Amino acid sequence: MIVLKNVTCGYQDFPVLQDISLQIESGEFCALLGPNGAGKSTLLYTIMGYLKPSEGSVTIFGKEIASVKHSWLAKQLAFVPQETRSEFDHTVQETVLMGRYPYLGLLQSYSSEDFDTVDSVLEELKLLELKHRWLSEISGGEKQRVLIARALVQQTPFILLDESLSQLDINYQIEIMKLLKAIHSKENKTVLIVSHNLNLAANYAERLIFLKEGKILAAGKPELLMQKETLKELFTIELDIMQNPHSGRPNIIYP
Ligand SMILES: Nc1ncnc2c1ncn2[C@@H]1O[C@H](COP(=O)(O)OP(=O)(O)OP(=O)(O)O)[C@@H](O)[C@H]1O
Repeated sequence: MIVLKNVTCGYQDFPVLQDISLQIESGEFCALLGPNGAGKSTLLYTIMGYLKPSEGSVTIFGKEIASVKHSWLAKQLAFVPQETRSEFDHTVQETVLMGRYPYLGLLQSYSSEDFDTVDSVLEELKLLELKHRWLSEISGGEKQRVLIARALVQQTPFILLDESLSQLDINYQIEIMKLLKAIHSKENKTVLIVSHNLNLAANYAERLIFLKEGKILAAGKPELLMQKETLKELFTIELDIMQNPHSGRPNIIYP
């Protein structure tokens, strides 16, 4: 599990997260929600060890993130960033293969098993046809699916996604959430996804975490958190809630 204890963390002299304590249990499916600038990405970067807390601690399976080997961490946590920028262009296959990097031995090259793992995930995400295309020549939504594929081939117990649905059409948004839910149930993978899509988060996640101004406003089951007053506190807008007849979960009705 991942445990944050009294974490204060941010950029230079700007502490975005303030005294955050949070536990993500192994096997949970959580969605992190909150207004723009609340600190959601900063929280993921802190868990990934990209940002060092000025106060408090972050541990994974009881080990301090700051003191573990990068190679060990890469076998525990896979991260799907909002976007990727690279000086060099890569094909879809090369990009997804990078997810197998933590499993390469010294001076070793990718095995046929690595290539097979990549192919099966590409097929699952309906990307096989794009396998030899350059990243610079595919759409934003296709690129997001490639980044998700890279995280899946990393075969880690934890997967963290930063607004990874934002450029997907509604069909793929639902498909990716279903896929995450399936691997979460089948492989007991822990999923933490940042999303601005309240309804999808409420339909698929088991726990919602509401972040506002660098602090946890509330965390709990969608049925508890998707309430008019709590959402007003989070987003400063009055939203009507109804039970979704398909998922049985509370959903907002767009005004
Ligand atoms: N590299 C940086 N240097 C300084 N401040 C930053 C940096 N990145 C983000 N911030 C600031 O930190 C705060 C939190 O940003 P963060 O990206 O974590 O928010 P977020 O909740 O993910 O927002 P969004 O929903 O808009 O993606 C914002 O005020 C932002 O301007």
